[in-house]
Amino acid sequence: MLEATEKFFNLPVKDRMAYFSSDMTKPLRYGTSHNPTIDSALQWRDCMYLPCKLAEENVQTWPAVYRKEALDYVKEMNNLTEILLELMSESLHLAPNTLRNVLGPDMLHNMVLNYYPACPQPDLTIGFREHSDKSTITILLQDEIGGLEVSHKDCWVPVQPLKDALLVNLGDVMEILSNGRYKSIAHRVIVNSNSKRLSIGSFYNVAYNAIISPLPHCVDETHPLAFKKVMFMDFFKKFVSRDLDGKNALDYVKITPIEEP
Ligand SMILES: O=C(O)CCC(=O)C(=O)O
Ligand SMILES: [Fe+2]
Repeated sequence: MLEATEKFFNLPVKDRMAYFSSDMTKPLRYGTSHNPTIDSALQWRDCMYLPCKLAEENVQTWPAVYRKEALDYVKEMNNLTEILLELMSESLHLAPNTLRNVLGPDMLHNMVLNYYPACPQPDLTIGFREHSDKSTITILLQDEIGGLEVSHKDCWVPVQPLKDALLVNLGDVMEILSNGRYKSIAHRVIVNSNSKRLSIGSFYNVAYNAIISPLPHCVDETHPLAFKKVMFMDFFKKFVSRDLDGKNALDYVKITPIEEP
């Protein structure tokens, strides 16, 4: 899949630009940075977004250069996601099919292919600014170059790439559904002057028109309701309509506890 992705980014600019759109809610699009119309500084990154729900039906709209590989990869990621959602439901003491049912028959799966070119002055820029994903889970495949860092105790910790390993990130929607028992992870990508880097994220989500709120089982006296109800599309729009800055989209739905006098 990484080789097929590289072929796409090696296509002539005009072939890649055929997919370009500045509409951040368009599921199939080629782009750069995060949202170039509002980013305070552009990020050293190009990307191609692929809608993977109903992949078999939509495959003809995908760039031909990786159609077959991407379709096979989507099937594998879907199978893995079914297993992960089951295990995560159990770890929250819920029936195994709970999270899968919450994602529902219209579960979204969007894939993003990231390309970070080698950068002559990496200290002056960043590949992907600090953010948390808006997903329930994100499954990430990366090449052997490295550059991804996760936030841990106010430090940036590099994620060493392991051959043939996938990385699973928890996103903001999982933090909301679990009422904060699972925390989404803030992460960023730095670039380097020696080599380009490729990564592929598979983002699993509820449907855009689904209303998300903490699951009743995750709310009790010791874990009071921490998030308001929100339509996923409204939450997603908060993310794409502002500069990337850590987990700030969650502030929009957080319930702030009333301070005791
Ligand atoms: O390139 C990476 O390792 C991470 C990409 C990422 O964070 C994303 O696509 O949301
Ligand atoms: Fe991310």
